[in-house]
Amino acid sequence: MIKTNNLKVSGITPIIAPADLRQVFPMSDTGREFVSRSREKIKEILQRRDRRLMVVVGPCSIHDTEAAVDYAKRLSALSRRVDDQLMLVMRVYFEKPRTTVGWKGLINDPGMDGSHNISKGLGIARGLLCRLTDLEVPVANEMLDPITPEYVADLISWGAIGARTTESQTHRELASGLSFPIGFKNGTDGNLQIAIDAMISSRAPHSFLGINREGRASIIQTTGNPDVHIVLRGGSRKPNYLPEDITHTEESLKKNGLAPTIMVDCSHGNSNKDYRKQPEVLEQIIDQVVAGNQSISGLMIESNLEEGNQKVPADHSQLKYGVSITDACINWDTTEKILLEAHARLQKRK
Ligand SMILES: C[C@H](OP(=O)(O)O)C(=O)O
Ligand SMILES: [Mn+2]
Repeated sequence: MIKTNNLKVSGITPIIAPADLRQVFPMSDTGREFVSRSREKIKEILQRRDRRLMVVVGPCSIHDTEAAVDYAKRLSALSRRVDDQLMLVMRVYFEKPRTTVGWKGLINDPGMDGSHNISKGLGIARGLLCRLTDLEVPVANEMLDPITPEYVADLISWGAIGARTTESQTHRELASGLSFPIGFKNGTDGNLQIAIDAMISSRAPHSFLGINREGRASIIQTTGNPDVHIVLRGGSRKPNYLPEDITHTEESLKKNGLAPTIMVDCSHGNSNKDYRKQPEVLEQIIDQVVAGNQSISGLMIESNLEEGNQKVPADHSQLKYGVSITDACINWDTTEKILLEAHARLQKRK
């Protein structure tokens, strides 16, 4: 018999259902309250009813859960020192969009060796999110695979749709049903319109295919997500964090009937892919806020325990502790220093 289906598929492996994984790693009642509270605080900041800034700060990607917990404990301590001006939310990115090919993150390949034990990746991810929630550290995720949220989204306080997927209808539909605020990055070429279109689309209700708690293919009907905003991450040609860029973004948002609330990513296109530039980008943004800008509501910083990045060696025991295996990051000491400086400057606001 002539086959016409799955001719390019080499394997299909059923995995644990979302409901079963949630049974293995249940969310505590205090954790549930903490995540709900964190989401509400983020909404207050994004809607500018709370004039603090939210700071999504942490590694470009997570590959070592013990290092992630180490980072989270430091962030929690710093959070208590800056909380009157800055709400710190830890980047806990398990899914990495690649421009072409490369390691796609801890869920897709927890072994960092091409074995793609995704069941194990989902378990490690959910287990870590439970630990961070019990530490009362709010977490931020990039939402990339449309099935993953059913396994982990109950533990997330803020989500990003990345520069490579902001234009994707699948990701706009996904965002329309998520239970937390979503930031849409502008395009890798600096295109703002795709993020504005994504915000308009994801605020509307959608029906699309997904999976239910039992892992069955289902029709997902959403109400639309009102808590969506733009994340300026610069572009291949130029950054977009300067005053004229912020003004242009404010005008574009207003013209499209959207609230002028803006998060600025100090990394990626805004640091021209040089992690060492992040502190000066942050300083420039704080200059604008201290000078009276009302629309800047958030910041993103790529930060890790140690600076720079590293390739994954064949012998994993040679991996350097606390160093990113994707985009290069500033180290913890620099992170603490620049956030304390920003805090001090913001405190002087009238
Ligand atoms: C991959 C992502 O950045 P983007 O290129 O989507 O701005 C991120 O690491 O935050
Ligand atoms: Mn990155």
